[in-house]
Amino acid sequence: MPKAELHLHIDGAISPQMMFDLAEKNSVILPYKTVEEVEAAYEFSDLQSFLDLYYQGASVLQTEQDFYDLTWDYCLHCQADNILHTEISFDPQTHTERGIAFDTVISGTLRALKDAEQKFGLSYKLMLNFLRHLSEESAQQTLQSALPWAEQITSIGLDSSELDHPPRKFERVFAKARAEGFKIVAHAGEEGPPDYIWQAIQLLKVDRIDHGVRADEDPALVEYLIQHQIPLTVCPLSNVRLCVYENLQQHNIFKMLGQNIRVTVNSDDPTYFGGYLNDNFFALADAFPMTQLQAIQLAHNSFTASFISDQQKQFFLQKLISYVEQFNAKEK
Ligand SMILES: Nc1ncnc2[nH]cnc12
Ligand SMILES: [Zn+2]
Repeated sequence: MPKAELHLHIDGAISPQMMFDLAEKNSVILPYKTVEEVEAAYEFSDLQSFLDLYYQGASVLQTEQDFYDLTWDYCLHCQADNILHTEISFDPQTHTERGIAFDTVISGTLRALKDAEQKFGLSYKLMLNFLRHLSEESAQQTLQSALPWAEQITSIGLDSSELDHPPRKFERVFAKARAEGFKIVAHAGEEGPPDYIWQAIQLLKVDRIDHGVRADEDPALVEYLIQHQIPLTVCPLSNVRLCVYENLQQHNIFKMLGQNIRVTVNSDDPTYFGGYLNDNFFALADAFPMTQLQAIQLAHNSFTASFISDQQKQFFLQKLISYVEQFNAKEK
């Protein structure tokens, strides 16, 4: 199906092979001897055990061309998976903390996105995430570095270690980001309690929640998400790999979809969690009796929850409708 992806960390799309190649090129020492050893290390017990590896993996990225190559590789996967629009996240602090310039990171990333737009019509938006394990001051500095690039950045988000780093820690910097005209997103309710989702809504005033699966534990919050149609960008394979759920059958995505919460399917960190966006859809179809209507609703939500204009939404939704009509005509 034609669809959008709204929750994708570009550093989480580095293949083990690219990690090795860049490590060699940039003389970075990794604690693995082979690609197989890297893959074998991808056994996580929780979010933090993943993040430790993820930041280590990101350390191989150094030049503008490295960020270009990483982003270009992901764009090719968008083309393969029929993703018409993507909203990718980048975490500048992962790189500025080790001396890479903000401009190096964003230039390479944007150059690849622009090439993909020109070469195969990929539509994109860029989201800058603050790392929540770092200080408010560091987030403020990052926002300052982003302002010259404000035209190219649509939204500001919040990611990294959720537990013990509640949204309230960043209330002031998000107020500034809102005043600058950015859309606001935050990871909340991935590992953290429903209260963190309330904080993201009430203090950060988010337009969208990344993950949000623990909303399910609070009926008043569920009601609020339905009433206000605040989208949740759910990442099924990620949630299983990070032990939020023991297996996919236990995932609440279809329960929430049935309640009319605006949920979407996303890959989060595809090379770490065993699949890109289509792999997430296929895994859901294996674990659940997913109906065609549910699949269409998820793809529909991916466009309506995006930050594109209403006119662009209508354009993409029409493509989705045409696709389904043709598919069903062939099946008859
Ligand atoms: N799933 C996730 N949760 C929080 N921070 C992240 N950074 C990359 N992936 C993440
Ligand atoms: Zn994420």
